[in-house]
Amino acid sequence: KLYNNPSQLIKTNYDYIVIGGGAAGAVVAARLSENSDISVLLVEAGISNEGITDIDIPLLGLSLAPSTPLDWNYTTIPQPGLGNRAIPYPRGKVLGGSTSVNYMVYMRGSTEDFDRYASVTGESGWVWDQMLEYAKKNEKLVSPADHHDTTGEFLPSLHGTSGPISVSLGGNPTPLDSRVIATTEEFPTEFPFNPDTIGGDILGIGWAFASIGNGTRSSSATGYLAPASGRPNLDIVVNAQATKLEVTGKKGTVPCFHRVLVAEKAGAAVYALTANQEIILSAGTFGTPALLQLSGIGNKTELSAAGVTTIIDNPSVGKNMSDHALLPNVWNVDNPDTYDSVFRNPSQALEQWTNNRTGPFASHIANQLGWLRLPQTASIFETTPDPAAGPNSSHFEMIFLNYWLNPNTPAPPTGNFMSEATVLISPTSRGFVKISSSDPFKPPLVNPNWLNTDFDIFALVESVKISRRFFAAKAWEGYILDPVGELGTAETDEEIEAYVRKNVNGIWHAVGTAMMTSKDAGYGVVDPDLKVKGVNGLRIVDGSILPFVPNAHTQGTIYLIAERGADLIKDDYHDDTCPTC
Ligand SMILES: Cc1cc2nc3c(=O)[nH]c(=O)nc-3n(C[C@H](O)[C@H](O)[C@H](O)COP(=O)(O)OP(=O)(O)OC[C@H]3O[C@@H](n4cnc5c(N)ncnc54)[C@H](O)[C@@H]3O)c2cc1C
Repeated sequence: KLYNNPSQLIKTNYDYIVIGGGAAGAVVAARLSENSDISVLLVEAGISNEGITDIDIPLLGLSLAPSTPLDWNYTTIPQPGLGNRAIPYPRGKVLGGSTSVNYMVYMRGSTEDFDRYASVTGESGWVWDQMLEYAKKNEKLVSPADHHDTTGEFLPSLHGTSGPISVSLGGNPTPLDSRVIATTEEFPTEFPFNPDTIGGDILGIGWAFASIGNGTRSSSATGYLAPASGRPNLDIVVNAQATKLEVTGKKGTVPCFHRVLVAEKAGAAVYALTANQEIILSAGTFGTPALLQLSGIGNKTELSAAGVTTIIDNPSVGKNMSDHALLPNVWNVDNPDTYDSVFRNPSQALEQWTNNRTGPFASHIANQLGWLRLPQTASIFETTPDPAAGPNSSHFEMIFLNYWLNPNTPAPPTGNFMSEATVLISPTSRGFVKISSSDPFKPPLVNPNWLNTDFDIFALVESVKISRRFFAAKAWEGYILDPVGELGTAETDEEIEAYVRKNVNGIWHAVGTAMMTSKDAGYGVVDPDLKVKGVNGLRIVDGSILPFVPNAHTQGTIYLIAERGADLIKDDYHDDTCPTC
């Protein structure tokens, strides 16, 4: 049952309480409540997603954040790597979390991402071969909105067909499609074709998948929660922010956290809710470490500066933020069929989508993606070890967009554009999330620390040269008119670096702030079973546990870890009660 406010809850005690109804939290709540003997409460700070049409329309995904009521509206601290710019950093504040406001690109990561998670944590359950089963469990591959023949665009054996999240290939053709593929044929060595961009073998350029079915967004709210919401053992409360976890007792010397305080907003009544078995934190890469810190789990010095009494001194909480950075490259093109005109005058596209869920509004943000490496001979590798997950993983991504995309500069009122957004996939910079006050309604400090290492800036400077080689292919002759701004004038490495630092923005894939490490590691926040180190009763299942940002837009990777996380919790049911607490 869905409750609109914590004051409406009839019960205050459940077997499991899941905090945050985003990508991971929705999976955990839905999977745990499959067992009708188990009572589950899902606590979400944002509003319900139901009835918000803009969430459903795929191409409007670009307009749902930042600076809307569906967004937590964070802003980074000034970023030295970006000329001290402070950037709005969106996070979904609505049922479905960021999967209700994201751009819906659907990926999983490279085989080497998961194998690296397994090797750094010493837990073989995270290897790709095992996680592929969870990937199939999550995915329901469906026909694209235009029902075109998709032969050659993917490898069917690598996909799931009956999972909760609808996934499809591009459902509206663009003038870029044939040109991108022709370029892979002209330059097969530097830009090879990838027959399936989510199959684990990540390198190359191929057709993109999105969490879209029947021309409509598929989120964790629509895919997991809606079908489960009628279960008598699952309660969902929205407009309910968890503000503090409380110690309910001790098992030996180890504190047990079985109580959470929630409130609708600052100054509103506070409700105490208890979990017999576990509280699962799924509040995301910013929300989860902030809640730990507010509850006294974090770096003692930093907690004390924020006015919070330390219960567990763990300096890893909030650290190790690993995030992609996005460089938007834009060109004027000689073609009227770009989405720029659709964004300027959306009425016809809206009518088409309303009538039959087709057309530009049913479209993905991009029909093709590419995952590429710097050459092995690149000079940076003389001083920096290769940070990729392995030799078959990427350093950067190319996203091909049929419109103007530059978060730093609004689209011009006239003209037609194409963008190639390059994403730094294997960053070596690390950032943090840190509360600055004991007030849970004051946002934490968010620092992705973009472009703070030699490797990160080197990779993006080289990516500009690589991008120029890509668009020098014959397929683009007569299509591209000219590059926009300094993309056309920057020649020396110094000039390209200045262009990169001026234009880089985010793509909102931060992970790592409650890092998973091996059971005996002296650092990290959760063990490989996702239990919070040093306490009883708390687990974390969300993007914050990933030690490295994957070769993926992150929702798919997080769906996979949440599917496995739910199984780990189910396996411990009955064993993990905390009788002395
Ligand atoms: C604008 C945008 C575009 C993106 N585009 C893509 C894309 O195209 N493809 C892709 O794969 N990924 C994309 N991502 C990233 C992806 O959506 C996230 O990585 C993923 O959803 C994170 O999952 P999560 O479960 O860790 O957190 P979230 O999905 O963010 O969920 C966290 C939930 O916890 C809630 N919460 C937080 N604190 C509290 C609290 N104290 N009490 C109660 N509830 C709380 C939040 O409101 C939210 O609902 C995008 C993200 C954004 C913001």
